[in-house]
Amino acid sequence: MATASSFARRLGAAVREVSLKKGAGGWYGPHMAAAERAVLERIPLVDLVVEVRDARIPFTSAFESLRQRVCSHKHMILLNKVDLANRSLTEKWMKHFENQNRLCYGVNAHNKDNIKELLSIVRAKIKELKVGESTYTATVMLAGIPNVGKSAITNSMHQIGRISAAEKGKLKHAVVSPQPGETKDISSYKIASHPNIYILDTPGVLSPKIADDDSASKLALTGTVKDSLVEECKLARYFLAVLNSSEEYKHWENLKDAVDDTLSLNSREKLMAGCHTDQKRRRQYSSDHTQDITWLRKSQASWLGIFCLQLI
Ligand SMILES: Nc1nc2c(ncn2[C@@H]2O[C@H](COP(=O)(O)OP(=O)(O)OP(=O)(O)O)[C@@H](O)[C@H]2O)c(=O)[nH]1
Repeated sequence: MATASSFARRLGAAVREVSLKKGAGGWYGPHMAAAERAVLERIPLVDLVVEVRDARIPFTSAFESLRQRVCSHKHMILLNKVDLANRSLTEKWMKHFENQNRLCYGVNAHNKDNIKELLSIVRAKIKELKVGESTYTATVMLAGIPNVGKSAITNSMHQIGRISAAEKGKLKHAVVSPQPGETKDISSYKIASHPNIYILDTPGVLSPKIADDDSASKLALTGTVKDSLVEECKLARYFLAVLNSSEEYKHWENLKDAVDDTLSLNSREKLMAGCHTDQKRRRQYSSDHTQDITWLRKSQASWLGIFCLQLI
């Protein structure tokens, strides 16, 4: 019987094969090369670089070329999507990065308290970096591979950050999407006043040289490359193999109960009504899909987006 690792190899090989395909068939075209250059060129110009990683794959989701260019004192690692990851492993990873002299914090971009805490960590770090300067404006760059949640974090920090009422009235919105590669340009958003702190949201960058099939399969499963670039059945097989080999398959039971409850209230119609309400709600709040559990693949969320799994 095929194991998770054999499915991972097949999926990973498919992902690596498409990496350098030209046009819509691949992901690393001239646009991504230009984005990578623009991000790397900004490193010396910003005060702090926050490398956003996916908490489910804290090692594999590294932005390698950035890591090699930014010095440790102005490099922070932010593990996002902690709500989808294994909590105790996330804590271990945070300690691991701190031991490497990197400031590290774990967040759920959609959690207000997490974002408030992140804002105070960033403010304190900037204060430390600017010690001796009485007035200043600081810039923080969020960078990382596609779909790790940079724009979602940007929006939350911009909305929750301490800025004037007039500025709150003119809030900007970064595009948040379950599809990777939606952010096309570098944009600035204010997150604090006195001193002024701005955050730069940047396009996701994924090197075409993925180390091995195993890493490539993890990236595909967590939504770093578009599902349509690899055969979706390969993704589905790997996803189910991972699920079967972990305790997480028990979630299927809960899901079944939830659907049974709905059906026992008489009704396929109710199920359909729920679906319509859900779609209406999505139209209203188009920025956040991966929180939804009930309508599994309808939102195009990544395969792992709906389960709490850790792949490393
Ligand atoms: N569950 C969960 N979903 C999240 C979190 N952060 C972001 N997301 C979702 O992940 C998806 C990608 O988020 P984006 O903010 O668009 O990611 P990005 O890094 O800006 O993507 P690119 O444009 O490819 O660079 C969206 O569906 C978000 O709603 C989080 O902390 N938890």
